[in-house]
Amino acid sequence: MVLCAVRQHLLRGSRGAWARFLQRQSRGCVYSSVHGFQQEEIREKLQAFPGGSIELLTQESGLAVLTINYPSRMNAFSGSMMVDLEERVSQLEGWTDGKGLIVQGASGTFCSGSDLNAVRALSNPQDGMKMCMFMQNTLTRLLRLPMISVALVEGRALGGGAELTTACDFRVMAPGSVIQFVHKHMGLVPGWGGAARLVRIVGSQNALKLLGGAVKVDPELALQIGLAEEVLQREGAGTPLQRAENWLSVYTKGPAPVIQAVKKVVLSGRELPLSEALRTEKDVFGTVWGGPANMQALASKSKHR
Ligand SMILES: CC[C@@H](C(=O)O)C(=O)SCCNC(=O)CCNC(=O)[C@H](O)C(C)(C)COP(=O)(O)OP(=O)(O)OC[C@H]1O[C@@H](n2cnc3c(N)ncnc32)[C@H](O)[C@@H]1OP(=O)(O)O
Repeated sequence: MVLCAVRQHLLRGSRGAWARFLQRQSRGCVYSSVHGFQQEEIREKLQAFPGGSIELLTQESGLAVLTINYPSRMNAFSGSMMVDLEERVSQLEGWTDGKGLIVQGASGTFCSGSDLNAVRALSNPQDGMKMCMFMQNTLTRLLRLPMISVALVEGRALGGGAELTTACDFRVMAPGSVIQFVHKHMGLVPGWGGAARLVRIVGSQNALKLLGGAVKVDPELALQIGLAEEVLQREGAGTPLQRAENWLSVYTKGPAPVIQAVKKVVLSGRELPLSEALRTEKDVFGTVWGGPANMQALASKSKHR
């Protein structure tokens, strides 16, 4: 609760319209102390399961790359990586020049979900719920970042890894890659918010099939049901990351405040009831109307007459 309140205070000061949106959306977090969630308590518990890392590269282009890095475990999320991810999301929330984000896995595969060793150690209901709330808070904040995000799926995105792909605005897939919600095979359902987001991406009937059947979603099926936007063909120029950056750059070309405003108005349209979404759109519009990019565009157009 403290962290969410602090973030809320900071955002209110610096970006009023966006802060009001987060305020309307439960402070940017889903869970707080009123839900029995103590962020620092679960952080300490998760830190007890070390291994791997979450790397973040922010670039002058305004595109950041977040890498899930635990190749010896197929990029499974250790407990400390869950804490790392929350810290990287906090960094991105403070990145005022950010326009786009690519989430990828190291060594040519995306992520094989929770580290099963940590899962076994956290298997009691209380700890499981706390890990679930921690990851739901983090992935909700990831999806709400005021930048356009894309999951670059190579190899396999399994379980929590599949859920992580749904916490990005888009998914692009390499040939031969697979997104699979394997939870049923674990006697589980998604716990990191993946089911709620999947329904909003592919619809409830496709979501039921993917979860009920633990379907291996290849790029062709992903395109067909709207889970992926693009298949990065092998003959494409450059590495899969370069091709993903090229894809994303089409939608992030322009001043950061304008691109951030685009994400904010779409996000509020997606999450808020119509009247609130309209009010948020008005607020965000007010942050760019008469702004540097708007004035420059007007000046250039007046020259053309
Ligand atoms: C909310 C969801 C969340 C949760 O409930 O907490 C979850 O995500 S539960 C976990 C869901 N994920 C899985 O069930 C995937 C488990 N892994 C696999 O099925 C396979 O490893 C693979 C990913 C399909 C790859 O298979 P393969 O190519 O045959 O390689 P290996 O199986 O030999 O794996 C190499 C190496 O990596 C270790 N590994 C892989 N995944 C995990 C994982 N999720 N947790 C811990 N370790 C993992 C695997 O044990 C191998 O290590 P070594 O045995 O030491 O070589």
